[in-house]
Amino acid sequence: DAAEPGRCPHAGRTGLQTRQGEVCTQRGAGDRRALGHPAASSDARDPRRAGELRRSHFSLRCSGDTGEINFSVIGQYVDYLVKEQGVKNIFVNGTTGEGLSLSISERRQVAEEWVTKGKDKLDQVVIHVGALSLKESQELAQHAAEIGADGIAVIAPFFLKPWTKDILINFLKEVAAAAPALPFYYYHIPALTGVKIRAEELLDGIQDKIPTFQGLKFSDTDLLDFGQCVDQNRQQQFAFLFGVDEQLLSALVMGATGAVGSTYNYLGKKTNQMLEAFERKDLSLALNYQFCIQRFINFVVKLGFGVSQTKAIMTLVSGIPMGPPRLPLQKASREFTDSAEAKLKSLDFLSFTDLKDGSLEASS
Ligand SMILES: CC(=O)N[C@H](C=O)[C@@H](O)[C@H](O)[C@H](O)CO
Ligand SMILES: CC(=O)C(=O)O
Repeated sequence: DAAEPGRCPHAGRTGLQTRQGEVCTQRGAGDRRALGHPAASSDARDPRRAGELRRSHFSLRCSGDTGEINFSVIGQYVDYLVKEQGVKNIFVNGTTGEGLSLSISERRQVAEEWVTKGKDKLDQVVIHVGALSLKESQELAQHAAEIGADGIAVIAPFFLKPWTKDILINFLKEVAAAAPALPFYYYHIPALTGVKIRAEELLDGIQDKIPTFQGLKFSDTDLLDFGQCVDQNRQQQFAFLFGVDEQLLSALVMGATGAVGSTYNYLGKKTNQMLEAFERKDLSLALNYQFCIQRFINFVVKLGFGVSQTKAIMTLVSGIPMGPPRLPLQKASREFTDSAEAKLKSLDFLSFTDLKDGSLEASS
């Protein structure tokens, strides 16, 4: 039985359909009503639909031994995400994609390649355009608009930092104004930026300052802050995208409308199954999926887990070479990759074992 403690839910056993490429659906109207949200438009290009992102994921940077970006695999990777993971919304040049380690010219090229290769295949491509230089950020925002991206996201500048909510808003506002037709997302990731202004505070009245404000990518474990973002903005159709993959179920309970995370590159399908269980209000099954995902993340965290390790796992699971990370990151060790592979297999997380019957017995 899928709900048995210590075992990972299995599509074949639970009767869940793995609707490839389709599992990434919007939340049921019931949940939106529960939050007091008006019904959303069905227009896929409507910025409000961004709030319904299911599986967002994050961009990759692919480089060979030369340290250059291997643009040629992005098209293949789009197909892999859509077909194998049911991920149809992409967050480009963020943390996982080492966006802040790329030159402006590289960021433009990566963004362009995702938008081009994702055309007619992906629902949304959101480009992270945050930078220390306001001018660079504006250039990237304008570029995102020119290439037809679906939205832009910005982190707080993290060297010379904004110390108050108003200063941060002013910075974000200047970036957003460079792409006045694009939905704007604030990317809250205090552990990496060191800017700890609470998201709840930032959101208070934000649309008066930034008319294109569309939502929040919340990469922090403070569920009080996250919950209050949702609670205080029920009248808005904001997207509340959660970014701590191992805690997504808790955030869904708090009203998250979607998720953006590194593990959805390879656990997208499993996470979509958790989302479906949550939609159907089968909380015990959803919790089993979450625990299963936690077992993996808990395992790799103990080995040392970050962007480099994510890249190695992405290569392992997709079969598409992601290349090494760029300095100051170091390539993941062979020992890490071997251990992660063994764990993925034992949890039945590799797609080729996913379809095999009886594989529940192998889970640990
Ligand atoms: C700091 C970081 O990279 N956060 C990612 C996204 O925001 C997450 O997807 C984590 O990698 C994931 O939750 C594992 O801890
Ligand atoms: C993981 C994530 O959300 C990012 O790459 O920005």
